[in-house]
Amino acid sequence: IPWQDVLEAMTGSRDMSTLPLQEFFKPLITYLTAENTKNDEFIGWDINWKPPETPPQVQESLKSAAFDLEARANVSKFDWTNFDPDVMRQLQKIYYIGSSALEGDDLIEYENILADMEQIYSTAKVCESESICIPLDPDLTRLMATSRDYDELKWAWEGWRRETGPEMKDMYENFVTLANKAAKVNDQPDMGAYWRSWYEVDDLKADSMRLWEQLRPFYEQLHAYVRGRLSEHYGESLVDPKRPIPAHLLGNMWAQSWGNILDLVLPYPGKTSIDVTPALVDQGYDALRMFNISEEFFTSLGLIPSPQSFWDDTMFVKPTDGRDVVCHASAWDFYNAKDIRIKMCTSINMEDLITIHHEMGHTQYFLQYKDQPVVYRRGANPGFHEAVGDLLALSVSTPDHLHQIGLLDTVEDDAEADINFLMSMALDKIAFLPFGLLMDLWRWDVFEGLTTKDSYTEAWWKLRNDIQGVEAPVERSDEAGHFDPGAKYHIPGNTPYIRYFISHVLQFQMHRSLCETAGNTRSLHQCDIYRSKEAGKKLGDMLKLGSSKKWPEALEAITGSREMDASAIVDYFKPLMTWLEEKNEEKGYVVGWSDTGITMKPTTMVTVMLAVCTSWLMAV
Ligand SMILES: C[C@H](N[C@H](C(=O)O)[C@@H]1CCCN1C(=O)[C@@H](N)CC(=O)O)C(=O)N1CCC[C@H]1C(=O)O
Ligand SMILES: [Zn+2]
Repeated sequence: IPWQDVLEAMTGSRDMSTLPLQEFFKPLITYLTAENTKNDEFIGWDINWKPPETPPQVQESLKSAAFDLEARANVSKFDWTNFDPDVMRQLQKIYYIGSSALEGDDLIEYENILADMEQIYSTAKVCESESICIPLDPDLTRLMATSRDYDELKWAWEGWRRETGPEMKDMYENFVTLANKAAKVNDQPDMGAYWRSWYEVDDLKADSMRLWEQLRPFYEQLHAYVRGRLSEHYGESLVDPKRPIPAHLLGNMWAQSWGNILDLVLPYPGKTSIDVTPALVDQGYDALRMFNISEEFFTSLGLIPSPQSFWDDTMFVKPTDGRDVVCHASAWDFYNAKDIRIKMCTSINMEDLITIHHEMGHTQYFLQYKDQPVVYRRGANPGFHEAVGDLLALSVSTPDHLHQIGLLDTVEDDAEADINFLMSMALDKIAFLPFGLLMDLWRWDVFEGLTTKDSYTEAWWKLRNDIQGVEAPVERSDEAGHFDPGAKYHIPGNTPYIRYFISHVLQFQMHRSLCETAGNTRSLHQCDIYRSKEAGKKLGDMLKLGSSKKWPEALEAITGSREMDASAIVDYFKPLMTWLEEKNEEKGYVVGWSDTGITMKPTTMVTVMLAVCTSWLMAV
């Protein structure tokens, strides 16, 4: 019906009228009229009006005031000081959007380079003949884990690097240029600085090096023992007992975890093995059943069960329909507060059982912080996100737990079995530390422009030698077109890596605290928080925070401390470190490495120098 009928129905009048409005504001209008008259205010406006000339001294003060405003405007794009802290935190996370800040052709080229590098990595195969070419997952991975043939391992190691790096090398240089362009739009000098900014600390590199200095002595002891045993197995001509270890003999394509050569370095071979791979195979485990081991552990702590959509939509195994998929395991949040998935080409072995826990640590975090604003649906810092799954796997990996779930038929609780177990854990957790550190030491230098394309490989192998004490089994050089960093998923995948190093420190700190919460009375390395609802509640409450609070607050919620510190991982491995020091001494295994193969302990070096000086003085 026409609006007039509606108006009449409400007001009795069919016409719009301004009287009610005037009546409402009458007192104010009366007041304003009186005030303007009293103050002789000019009513209305005259478009030809010009302000009177500002007296000179007033001009000066206006100019300086303007300068102050200008100065403040230049200090930071936003004057954050007068926002509510939480609003300020959310605005910063909305404002700084990383590579998405690129525009037009830059963004298209950036995304295309990433897609091209991922394509190369995920479809690369090494051919052993015209017709037989094998992919990384599962074939080359299995070969690196199980072969004990020096030359076969070298063939796979070199082949994988030939099929991945060289084709990416030029792309990567262009990628770095664009990434740094994006970083500048995010008020950072380069992409490495932008990545480090997520940790909200003054100097993440210095913090990481400090943690590494605390842990390096333990790594050197493990490295010495493993090299000694490998040298005995392969012979000194292939494994020099004083040089860095050849990188292809450590059971992993990147020598980042050495668990697969446990059989070659097991301290007490007579004891029952803690490698449950045979049990998984013998008991007919499939991928789904392995995922359920992890799911059951998480829910035993009272954590959130995976939704049905997770089970429906996750890719558990490599497709058999010939599709090329990215097999490198990954976990995904669809940011709709319900859809989460994992993509994995699961193999039936212990290593993948641990990886499953790692990935389900991510999906548990997604579930826990799903009600946060989207900008807060992140780890407290990226290291936290990487620590969750590994943290729970520390309990699952204990012989007692594996026995409890039927994957170990006997458990021996004596000192030798303990050392065997600690060795298996150290081959993953301690061996990983230098690799977890050096990946971004290399990349930060590249983003900073300290390492350029013509020295990518040289810089990479310098870090691999100096920090990790491994060396290439064959000549590697930039001149030959090699680009060995491209052989590791996270470089073409452009996933930062220091997060895994940080995680290896955090997960033991959290484990120590949750074990106390769970009432553990045994040694830290024997602790299993299975079914502890108290531990689960503490963990869940921290995960719910997402990145809404600075990470020291999240860490404090679990450990009572606001500092990352390596004391927990040192406590956990203490019995093994004592054993290694004694064993290395007893066996005469040299600790440390140098390119010349001549390694001197500091005490020896001083003695030699004194001798030289004395003889020189005598001569003079
Ligand atoms: C196997 C694992 N795959 C990664 C992970 O799970 O971190 C994948 C690929 C890169 C990021 N990613 C994700 O799933 C993210 N979407 C998770 C998130 O941040 O939400 C991995 O790469 N690992 C585990 C041990 C060390 C390292 C390695 O294998 O070298
Ligand atoms: Zn992860």
